[in-house]
Amino acid sequence: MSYIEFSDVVRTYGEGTTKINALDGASFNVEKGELAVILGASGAGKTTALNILGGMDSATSGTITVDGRDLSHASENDLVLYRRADVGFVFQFYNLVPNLTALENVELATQICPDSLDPTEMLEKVGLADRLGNFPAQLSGGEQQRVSIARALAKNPKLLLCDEPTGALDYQTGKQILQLLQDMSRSEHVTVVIVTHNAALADMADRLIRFKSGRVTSMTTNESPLPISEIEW
Ligand SMILES: Nc1ncnc2c1ncn2[C@@H]1O[C@H](COP(=O)(O)OP(=O)(O)OP(=O)(O)O)[C@@H](O)[C@H]1O
Repeated sequence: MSYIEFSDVVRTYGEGTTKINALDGASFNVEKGELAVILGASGAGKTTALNILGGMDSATSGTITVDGRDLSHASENDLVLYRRADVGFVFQFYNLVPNLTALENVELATQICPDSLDPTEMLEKVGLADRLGNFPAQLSGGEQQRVSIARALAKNPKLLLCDEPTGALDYQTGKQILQLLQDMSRSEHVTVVIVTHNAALADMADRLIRFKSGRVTSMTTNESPLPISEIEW
């Protein structure tokens, strides 16, 4: 059994004439410790899949298991614990609390986790040792995204879910953030799933999953993914 098993998942929104299948029988799997990239055009269902994997949304039908845990039949209480302890999230817009410092933003997340890591150490790992006391408004977009990655990783998650993590960043800063995510997946042995519409990111992935119209059109593994510095777009 794979670490992530996403099997024949349908997610329907709306009813009657407004009914839409955001996912329409999507199936894929990811092994433990892999960095997987989910690639697809706007509206392909990528974010819906990520939200279901993160326990923030539920499938209309199909089964989803993560590390042997069946999310499709989990109680709301189980999903709360899963979101708190097992999953780290990185979003396009960093969602930091504006009146808390970088350190306090990371500390806040660790307070609801049983096995959290040291917030200061995590901020050091993402290269922000000298910015612990800064508020989000005093940090660049790339630095704010680093804080959000430190916040996600400080939970000591088994799974890191990233939705267009470089969508709001310039080219060079975006590359640095992707390098950080690739490095973290290697050094912290965390399973990482990145959702993007940027086809160039295909080469950085251990596993590439292509989405189209709510379905997976291909899934390939890559024995030698490229470091981000060697990828141009
Ligand atoms: N809560 C919702 N209610 C109604 N429709 C929704 C909802 N969430 C998503 N959809 C629809 O489902 C489809 C898939 O959306 P989703 O956000 O998963 O795609 P995506 O591949 O992540 O796109 P993007 O790259 O633009 O974010 C879209 O047509 C979207 O409008």
